Amino acid sequence: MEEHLLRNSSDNSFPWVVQKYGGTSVGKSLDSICRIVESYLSGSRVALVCSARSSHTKALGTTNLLLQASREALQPPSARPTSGSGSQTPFFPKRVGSGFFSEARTFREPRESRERESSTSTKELSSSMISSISSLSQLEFTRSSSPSPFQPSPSARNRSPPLTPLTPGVNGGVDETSAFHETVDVLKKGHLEAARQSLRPGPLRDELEDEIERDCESLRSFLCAAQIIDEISPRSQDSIVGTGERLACKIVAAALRDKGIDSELVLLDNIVDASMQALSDPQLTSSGDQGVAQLGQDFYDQLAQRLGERIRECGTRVPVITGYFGPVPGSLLAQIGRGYTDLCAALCAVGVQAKELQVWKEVDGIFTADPRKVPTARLVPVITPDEAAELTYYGSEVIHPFTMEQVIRAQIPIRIKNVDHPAGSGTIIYPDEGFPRGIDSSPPAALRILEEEKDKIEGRMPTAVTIKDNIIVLNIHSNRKTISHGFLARIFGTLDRAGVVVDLISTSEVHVSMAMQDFHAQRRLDRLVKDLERIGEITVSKDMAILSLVGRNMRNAIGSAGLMFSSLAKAMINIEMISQGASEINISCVIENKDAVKALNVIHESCLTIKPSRSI
Ligand SMILES: Nc1ncnc2c1ncn2[C@@H]1O[C@H](COP(=O)(O)OP(=O)(O)O)[C@@H](O)[C@H]1O
Ligand SMILES: N[C@@H](CC(=O)OP(=O)(O)O)C(=O)O
Repeated sequence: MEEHLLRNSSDNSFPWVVQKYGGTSVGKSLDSICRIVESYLSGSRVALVCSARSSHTKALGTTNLLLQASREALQPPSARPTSGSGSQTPFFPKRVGSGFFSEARTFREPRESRERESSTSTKELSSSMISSISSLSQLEFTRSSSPSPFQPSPSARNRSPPLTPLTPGVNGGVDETSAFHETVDVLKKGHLEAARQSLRPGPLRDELEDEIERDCESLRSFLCAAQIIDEISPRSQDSIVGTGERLACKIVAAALRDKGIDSELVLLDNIVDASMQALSDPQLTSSGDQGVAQLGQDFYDQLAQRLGERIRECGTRVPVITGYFGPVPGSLLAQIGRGYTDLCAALCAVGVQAKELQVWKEVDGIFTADPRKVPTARLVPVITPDEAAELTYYGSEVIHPFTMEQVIRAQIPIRIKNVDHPAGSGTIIYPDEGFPRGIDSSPPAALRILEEEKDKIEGRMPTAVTIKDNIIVLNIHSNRKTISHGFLARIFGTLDRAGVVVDLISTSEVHVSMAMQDFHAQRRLDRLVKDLERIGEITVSKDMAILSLVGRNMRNAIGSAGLMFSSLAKAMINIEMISQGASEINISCVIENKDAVKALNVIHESCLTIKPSRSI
């Protein structure tokens, strides 16, 4: 049976294609993913990088649930709901070899025995469990006699760290009613259902289900431990979030195998080791205790090289790589932020010198506006990295901004494609001036489309319009105890200490308005306002949105801003704040959230709809 499995070619002249699958694609279109991989295997070698599952939207996806569970674990008992929550009790799987999975990682036990274990009281958690905090990020499969997607290829096996067992003990500090138990249950249920829907009944599916149970219970134990010590460090938070990609990749690797494609699960929890921690750039370390060294290009170069080596270790098996690659110095979420799997895929593409990085989504590519909100939105065939980055920063989560620099440095084109419409040409992200000088191997397909589109691109002013919602505006009016430069310095110092990112800012000598993402915790906002009140009088406007018109052709265009603002005025949409200039390719303003979708459609109609006689 093994011989009939489809594999990557062993011929090194076959080009690599790195395919990144987003959370909604993994959550909703697993069958399509398998078919796409199969279709590429005849002409190239394929490596997959996957995000955590989202069965509806990213907002309701696994990563958000994991972050929610972390918050819930730290909630004081008084803030918790009093009603009982599902199965609050963790169980501690014993590991006995079953043949398909590695011995060290497998637990197959009679159901009664599992139920007995699951009745172990949470009060019996031991300090050894707390010490297992670090082990969540270190779990990896080791050898077994039968190959499975979950076992690393031989050359990668000796890297597997020993597994720290989770052992029940005695502890009185765990609250069995904490809401995170319910959140973990929701995650487990969703992944088990996905496994059952995607794989045929049989040993592979059974073992996948056990893996899911096991990972979810490790997560539960981890959260229990965090609750006891009443702290989740940024590094621990990363490990918690990494569970999402771990679970998703197990399902994808197993589904590929079930459909006859020889796959290998690649966990990246150890890809960044101590030697690489030193590669963050000390010059950019911000002052003060909270400063974290920034990740420099040396770090990314080394990581790309390691990822390339790890992919090649899979031999002819198709690597299914977790887009999670923590722990990185200063934490993955703090340094890279959400959407980190795009960057991981980019570095994989650089590591194997792929001919193309494909980012597979649930849309045909990048549109002139979010197609869910603007029915007349059109596909943009070619877009520059700057434009794609602006769109992502301002609400259209197209691609993580750090991704593009890495692949473009390595002269690799990025193509955004639709899992449900693989025949479409998608959107190519392609630098305005082509790839960096000295490279004569620009991708012919990208160039062809660029040439065909040239007239249209030049005739069209902006490229897309986007909205970022859930915004607040903080207005600060100086108390005039300092002159202007001191005023701004104190504001920025306060924001830096609070770790707040400002999306838009507009200033006069005594007045500053700043638009930023609303805070999860009202307490954090209250604290920030209190600190800023030492500098001036503060007012806060809530329920706002940032509307941004993006386009490289606006750099030299006269009238884009005029058309944008007059169109909003005609539609009776009030503008709270305006900002143009920080980026020559972006004009932004803040409006009320309730007007967001209307504004998108108004601007799309007035600035982005091709009308033969229109000139901007
Ligand atoms: N300008 C845009 N072009 C394309 N998609 C956009 C745009 N603005 C917002 N979106 C939304 O971004 C989402 C991206 O696709 P999706 O597959 O959900 O992402 P992910 O890869 O993170 O799972 C789509 O749901 C789409 O509605
Ligand atoms: N799952 C992570 C990483 C990611 O890249 O997600 P996506 O590919 O769905 O944007 C997040 O939600 O941020």
